[in-house]
Amino acid sequence: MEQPVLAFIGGGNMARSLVGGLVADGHPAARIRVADPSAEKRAALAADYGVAVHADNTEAAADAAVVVLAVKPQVLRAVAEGLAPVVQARRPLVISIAAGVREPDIRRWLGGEVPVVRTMPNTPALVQSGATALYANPLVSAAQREVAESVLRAVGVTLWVEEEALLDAVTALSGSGPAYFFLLMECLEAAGVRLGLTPEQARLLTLETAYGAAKMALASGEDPAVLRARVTSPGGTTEAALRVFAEAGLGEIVARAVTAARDRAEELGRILGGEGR
Ligand SMILES: NC(=O)C1=CN([C@@H]2O[C@H](COP(=O)(O)OP(=O)(O)OC[C@H]3O[C@@H](n4cnc5c(N)ncnc54)[C@H](O)[C@@H]3O)[C@@H](O)[C@H]2O)C=CC1
Ligand SMILES: O=C(O)[C@@H]1CCC=N1
Repeated sequence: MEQPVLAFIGGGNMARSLVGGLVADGHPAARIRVADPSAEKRAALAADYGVAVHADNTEAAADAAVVVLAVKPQVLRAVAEGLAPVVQARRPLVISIAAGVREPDIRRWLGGEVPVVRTMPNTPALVQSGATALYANPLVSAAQREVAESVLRAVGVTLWVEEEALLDAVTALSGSGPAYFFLLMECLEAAGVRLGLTPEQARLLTLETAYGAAKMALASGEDPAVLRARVTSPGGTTEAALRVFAEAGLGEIVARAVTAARDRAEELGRILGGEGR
């Protein structure tokens, strides 16, 4: 089956990762267009991936079966309204990767009845290790779901949620999640330095431990609690550390932090949709 023509509106970091992943996966570069106002970004995308580039969004979307909105949330409204005539004329599948902006707002800005898939990727997509949740409005066909999934699968794993509100929970968990792990890395590194390791030693040991733990959890398919128990010798060092975490209420702290992120996602969705602040 011939691959669909994809048009990326916005050629920044995320679009670059998606385009790179798609081309590496065998999507023909001749069937990818990217629109970006920056001549420098256009030149780099054309040189690195051989895709067609445009300064004009409507031109890029003109023959596309799939239009990927990859601009910052703050400019999404203007971009969607600018694309409304071509989208209404051709009814492509529209995929948004913008954080926070809700599907009914995107659909309204595009002029009405349009199949829209809203997604929430995360920054490890930049190294093809992303985790993306997708939500489809009822106008999206089964074949279009497949296409949307294949676009995001180019940068990592994907899963569907059937209620758009759950994307706020996803944003709080995996969207913001890399920052939580980076914070823990910062803390571990600082603790190692306090105990006498050099910053370089502490960083290497921290990063490799984080990578190894994630890789092991994924590869083994075991419950993290089981893997944790295997590290924790009775009366040993890990137990001493875990007791401190438990006494400080780490589980409750994490739950409160993720809930705060979810609440902010809801609030941002209202603000970006123009429902006041
Ligand atoms: N960076 C990340 O890891 C994540 C990003 N996202 C979402 O992805 C979207 C893109 O983010 P990034 O790629 O990081 O941003 P970016 O700033 O690297 O890319 C945005 C691109 O849009 C272009 N642009 C600006 N105005 C435009 C217009 N009117 N028409 C066409 N293009 C225009 C800019 O020149 C820029 O190249 C955002 O909505 C963000 O919420 C979501 C999850 C994670
Ligand atoms: O912090 C934020 O608002 C965005 C959404 C998920 C990751 N970054």
